[in-house]
Amino acid sequence: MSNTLLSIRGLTKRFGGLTAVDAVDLDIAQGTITGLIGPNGAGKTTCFNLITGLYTPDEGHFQFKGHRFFPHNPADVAKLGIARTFQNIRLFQTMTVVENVMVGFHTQSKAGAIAAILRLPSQRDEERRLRDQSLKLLDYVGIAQHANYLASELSYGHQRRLEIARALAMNPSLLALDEPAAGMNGSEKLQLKELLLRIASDGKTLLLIEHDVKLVMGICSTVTVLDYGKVIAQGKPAIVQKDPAVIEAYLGGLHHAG
Ligand SMILES: Nc1ncnc2c1ncn2[C@@H]1O[C@H](COP(=O)(O)OP(=O)(O)OP(=O)(O)O)[C@@H](O)[C@H]1O
Repeated sequence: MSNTLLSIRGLTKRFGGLTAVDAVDLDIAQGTITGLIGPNGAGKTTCFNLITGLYTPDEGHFQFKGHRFFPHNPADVAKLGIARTFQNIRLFQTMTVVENVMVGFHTQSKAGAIAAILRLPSQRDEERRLRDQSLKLLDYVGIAQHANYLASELSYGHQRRLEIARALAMNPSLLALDEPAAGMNGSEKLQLKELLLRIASDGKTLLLIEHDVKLVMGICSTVTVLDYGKVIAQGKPAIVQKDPAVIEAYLGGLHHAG
């Protein structure tokens, strides 16, 4: 595929005797939404943690934008252009909403940490610029009216949007979202669906782990299904959801742990 943004081959991670991710191949095309699904314990989050440098793969080859890379640590992966959100929301709860987004921008900030500590005039200009950009991003995800609230004061759905805004502040080429719809009600999910489609149509590439199969099938152009660490199906949603191995994995899901 010529427009492949991220290509992964043979990704493997073992925890003691358990192979949590087993020789997974994955291609993510530029500008698409790719879904990673599977029953509880299938290895989705481990895959995410490997791609984003939180875990070190036992085996695997990675290419991003046509160049080989190895995800050694989260900071390097973020600099490369892969940003993520977490299954359990990880915001700075005692900071304001806009400050949380500014933290995302700071990873890109020219002035850097030393200027921030010394509070140089250049830093104050930079802060103003980052605040303005952060407010624009909050507007983009639809929560600008809450900019000066503490992150902890936001509803669950809005906290998820804030996490997305903070990840977007890093100006990633690939945005990896770990269960963005978890805990959302029906109308929040509908709004999230619109937001994700807008982010993709604005040129970002998205990788999504999501338990809400309907949401995944509704917005993803390609879906990869994992079961016990292995890819059991891969392709367009309409085809994947009719795959007998996928149906069996989900029906048999009652027997999975968790
Ligand atoms: N740090 C770890 N140490 C040991 N085992 C782990 C670790 N992380 C995950 N596992 C195991 O690896 C397997 C895959 O887990 P993982 O969390 O990746 O699955 P998942 O598909 O994301 O599940 P869920 O949908 O429940 O979040 C599970 O059997 C899990 O218990």
